[in-house]
Amino acid sequence: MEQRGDLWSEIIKSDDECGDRFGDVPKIEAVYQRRKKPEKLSEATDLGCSVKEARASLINGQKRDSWTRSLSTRGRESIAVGAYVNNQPQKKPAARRKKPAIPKGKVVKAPDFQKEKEYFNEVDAFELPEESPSPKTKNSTWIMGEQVVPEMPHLSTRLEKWLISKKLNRSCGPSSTLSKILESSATPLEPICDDEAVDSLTLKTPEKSSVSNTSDFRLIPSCDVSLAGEDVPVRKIKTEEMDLEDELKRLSLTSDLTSTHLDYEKPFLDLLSACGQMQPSNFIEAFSKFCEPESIVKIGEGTYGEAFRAGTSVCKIVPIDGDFRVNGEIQKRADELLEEVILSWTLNQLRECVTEAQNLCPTFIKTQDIKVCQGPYDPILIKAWEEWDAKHGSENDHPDFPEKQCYVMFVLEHGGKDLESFVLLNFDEARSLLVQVTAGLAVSEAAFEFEHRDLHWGNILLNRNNSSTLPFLLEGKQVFVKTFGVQISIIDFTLSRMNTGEKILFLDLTSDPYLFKGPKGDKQAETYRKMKAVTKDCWEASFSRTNVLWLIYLVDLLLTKKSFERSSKDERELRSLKKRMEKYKSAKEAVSDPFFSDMLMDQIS
Ligand SMILES: Nc1ncnc2c1ncn2[C@@H]1O[C@H](COP(=O)(O)OP(=O)(O)OP(=O)(O)O)[C@@H](O)[C@H]1O
Repeated sequence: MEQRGDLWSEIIKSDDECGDRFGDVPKIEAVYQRRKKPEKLSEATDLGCSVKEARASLINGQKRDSWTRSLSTRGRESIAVGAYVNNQPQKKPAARRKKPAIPKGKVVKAPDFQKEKEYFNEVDAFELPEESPSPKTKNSTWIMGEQVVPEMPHLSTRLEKWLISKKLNRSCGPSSTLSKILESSATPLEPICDDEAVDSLTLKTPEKSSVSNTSDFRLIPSCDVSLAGEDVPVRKIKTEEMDLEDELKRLSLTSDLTSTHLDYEKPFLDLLSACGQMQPSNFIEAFSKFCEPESIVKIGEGTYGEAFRAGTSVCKIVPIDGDFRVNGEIQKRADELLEEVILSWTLNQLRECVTEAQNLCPTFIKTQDIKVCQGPYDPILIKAWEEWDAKHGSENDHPDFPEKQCYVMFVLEHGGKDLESFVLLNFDEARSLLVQVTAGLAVSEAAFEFEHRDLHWGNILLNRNNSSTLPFLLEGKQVFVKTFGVQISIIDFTLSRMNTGEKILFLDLTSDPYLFKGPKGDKQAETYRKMKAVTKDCWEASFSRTNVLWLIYLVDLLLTKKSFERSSKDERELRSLKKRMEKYKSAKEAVSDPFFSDMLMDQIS
C-alpha cells in the first residue's frame, strides 16, 4: 500500500508536462464523437501542481480525484490514501461553494420577436430535408477515420414546431405528413410515431455484424412508462403520451416558451427527443413512476452519477450542462449523454428475442427508461444521499444544485452488487463470472463491434438467483452458459465504443492522458495503458483486443484480489487461461478457450 502510494506521488511529481497541461482548456468540438474528458486533464494538472481547497465531508473528509476514486470505489486495496492525501481535490465547505453559473441555454430572456421570426423561417427550411428518406445503410460497416455526423432525433422538436405553428395559425407549419398524421387521427392523439423521426433514429446494425439480419433499430413510441414488465421485441425510444391541449398550453408563445424551448440548444433538444420528452421532468415525477418517493434509497455512486434504488429499479442521476464542477469534474454535456443514451438503448437489443436475432445475451444491464430532469435535488433525494454519506462516507459533493440544473436519469434494472464487494463462494462462481463476461462481450462484438473499455470490478454487478443456465446466441448459434446461481450484469458505458451500423460511438481518450497515469503495477491502470498501446490512440477504430485486456484483468483480479474456495489446480487453470488469453484478439476468440468448454452447453441438460 505504502509503496503504491509512493509510486503514485512519484508519478505525479515526475510529471513535467504539468505546465503545458495547465494551458489546456476543455474543447467543445464540432462533435462526431463523445466529448473527450479534458476535465481529467485539468484534474491532473491540479493534482500535480496545486493543492485544492478543502471540501467538507461527513466521514472521511477527503474527496478524491477520478483515479483515486476509481481505485477506491473499484479497488480500495490498491491505493495508499496517505501518500496522496494532500493532492486530493477536496470538497469545499458548502458555505464557500462558488455559486454555480446558470446552465447554458436556460437563461430567462424577454420575448425576442426577431428571434421568433428567424426561428419560423428555420422551421420552413427545416422540414424539407427532414422529409427526405434517410440514406441507406452502407453494407460495409465503416471506414476507419471517417467521421459520421450523428443524425439525431427531431421527434418532439418537430411536434413542438407544428404545435406552435398551429397555435399561431402561421403558414410555416410542419411537413404535411406530420400534420396529416396528427390531424387525420380519428381517435384522441396517439403517441407520436413519426416515420421520419423514426428513420433518423433507426440504428441499423451493420449487415456483417448485426443483432439480427433484418431487424432495424425501431423507434416504438410507448405510453407505458412502467417498464418493469417483460422485454418487448421492439422498443427503443419511448415518447410520452402527449395531450395536445396541454402541449398547446405549454407551448403558447409566452415568455415561458422563449425562455425555455427556444433557448434550448440543439444537443439538449436532441437529448430530450431521444428520451421522448418535450421538456425536462422533475425528479419526483420521474421517480414516482417506479416507486413511492419516500422509499428511495441511495445505493452507490460514481464520479459522474449517483445511483438510487427506486422499487425494483436503479436510477442513476448524472448532472449535465452546468458550468460548474461536480465532484471535481466538469459536467458532461448533452451531446455526450445523447451518445450514452443511444449506446444504452442499442445494447438493450441484445436482450430482444426476435426471430431474426443472430446475437443475444442477458449480460448488459437492461435500460428501462431514460429521462431528462431539471431542478434542484428533491429533499427526499438529499435525505437519501445524506443517509448513505453517513453510513459509507461519500466521495461526492453534497448535491446542492440550482433551479436550472439539468440531469439525465438512467432507469436501470437492479443488477446486484459490484464485483468489488460481492463475495464469491467458490471456483464455480468465479469461472461462471468469467464465462458470462467473455460470452457477453463476444456477442456484443459480433453485433456491434462493441468494446467496453472500462470493465473494472465496479462495473460488473453480480446477483444470486435460482438460474442454472442462461441462454446466449452468438452469430446464430445458441449456447447455454452455466451460472452456478450467479448472474452478472455489465454497467457503465461511458468509455465504450460501438458501431451501430450507422454511427461509430466512442469516447476519444487522446486528450485524457491522466487516465493512463495511474499507479504502476496497478492492474486497472495497466489495462488502460495496454489499451492505449493496442489502439495507438485511435479510439474510434475497432480493437476487440481491448475486451481481451479486460478479461485478462479479471483473471488477474480473481487470482490476486478475490478470495474464494479454490484448489491449487483451480489456480493453475486460471493462470494458464491468462497465458492463453495473451494471444486472443477478441472475446469471440477467447470464448472458444478450453477453460470455458464445460460451461457452454448446446442445450439445457
Ligand atoms: N443497475 C445497477 N444496479 C445496481 N447498482 C448499480 C447499478 N448502476 C449503478 N450502480 C451502482 O452505482 C455505482 C456507480 O454507477 P456507475 O459506475 O454507472 O457510475 P459512474 O458515475 O458512471 O461511475 P464512474 O466513476 O465509473 O464513471 C456502481 O458502482 C454501482 O455500485
